[in-house]
Amino acid sequence: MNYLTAGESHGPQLTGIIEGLPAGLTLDIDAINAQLAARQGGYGRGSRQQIEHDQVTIVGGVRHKKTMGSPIALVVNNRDHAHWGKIMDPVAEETAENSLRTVERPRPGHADLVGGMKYNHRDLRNVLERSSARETAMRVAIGAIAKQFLQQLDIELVGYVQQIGAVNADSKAPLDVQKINEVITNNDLRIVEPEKVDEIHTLIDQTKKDGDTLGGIIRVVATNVPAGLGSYISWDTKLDAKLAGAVMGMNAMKGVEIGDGFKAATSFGSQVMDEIDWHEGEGFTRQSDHLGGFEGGMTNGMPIIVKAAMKPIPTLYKPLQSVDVQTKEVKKASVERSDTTAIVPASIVIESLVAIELAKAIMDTFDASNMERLKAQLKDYREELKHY
Ligand SMILES: Cc1cc2nc3c(=O)[nH]c(=O)nc-3n(C[C@H](O)[C@H](O)[C@H](O)COP(=O)(O)O)c2cc1C
Ligand SMILES: C=C(O[C@@H]1CC(C(=O)O)=C[C@@H](OP(=O)(O)O)[C@H]1O)C(=O)O
Repeated sequence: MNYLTAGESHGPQLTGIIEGLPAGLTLDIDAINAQLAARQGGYGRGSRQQIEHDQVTIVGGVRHKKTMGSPIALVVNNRDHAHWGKIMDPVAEETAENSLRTVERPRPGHADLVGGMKYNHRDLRNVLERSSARETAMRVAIGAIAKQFLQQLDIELVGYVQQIGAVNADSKAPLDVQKINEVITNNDLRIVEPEKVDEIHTLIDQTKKDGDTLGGIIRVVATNVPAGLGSYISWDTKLDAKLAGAVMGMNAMKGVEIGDGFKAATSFGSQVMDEIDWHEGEGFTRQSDHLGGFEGGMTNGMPIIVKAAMKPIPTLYKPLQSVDVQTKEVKKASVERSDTTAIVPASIVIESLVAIELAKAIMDTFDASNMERLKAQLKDYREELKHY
């Protein structure tokens, strides 16, 4: 399976094409829209989300809610385009009127300056528009389909917020996807310790007043993933590497950990390796999951644990120093309407990206032409492993 997205933040729409999904996968459109709505939510978002009401439109590859094996084409409209019609018109000639709202004072931490230097754009809006995380709405729509594919194979996963700024709200780091879901859907921070909500709201409110921004840490747990996805044979077949790549491919990510991650480096081997058990009828299991479900680049049957570190949002309402790309004068950086923190939507995006990589790994391992055949193969494979 592969996918491609196109579209700018204030352009007419986001477009996505997925190829390689099996025929016969039943899609729940409401569930895709629920994921899109979840990505729009979260405390600390800017006013853009009051304009958008993201809904997917499927324009290819699906008939009567079932995939046909052909490429799937998706659209999510940008309602805000109504306010940017002239400035973001794909085909009108450039005029003084429709090139208003140029960006010339690059924001430190955003793609503005280097994007301008690389592509020789003098109006950095040409960079801002595509580097904006608006594009992640389409990745979430695609990830929602991958998530449904996994659910139909009895694999569950969830992404949630472990830490915002310096406040940790995940002292127990649970592994039960259903229980995590029950708690996080009841608060606007997607945290598992709701008693921390007030403290974090106060932190976000104060940060906003200060014209500053926040990052945080996201944790994804995936359960009932069969052992043996990915391979130790070559570096580019290792599934943990692909997961890390997908997470780093997301806007504002600065670190990825699998399992105990960096903490493992400061522990003794006896504290990190997951000791092996065997039970009649169940096969091999582990006593712990420090390695986050991976050995040798392969899933080992334990829950997959991926953590992502998100840097604070680069656009500051109290802007940092920049230099005008036209005049070379020292100026304050541009300010575009912006989020104070986007850790909550980011948790949905990271969940989606992990879902996509796991779905891909399954499609690479088994014949993925038809969903029923794939289900039968996976069932046989799970059975075979129990008797290894
Ligand atoms: C869901 C989400 C929302 C974001 N919102 C904003 C925002 O409102 N303002 C901003 O400056 N950056 C925002 N970012 C971060 C930028 O998109 C990101 O920092 C930028 O594309 C530069 O890429 P890099 O941080 O990966 O180097 C957001 C990121 C995500 C994931
Ligand atoms: C539009 C979204 O996020 C945007 C991501 C973003 C950025 O620089 O990444 C900047 C802001 O864009 P705008 O100034 O157009 O409001 C965010 O709102 C979204 O998540 O749907």
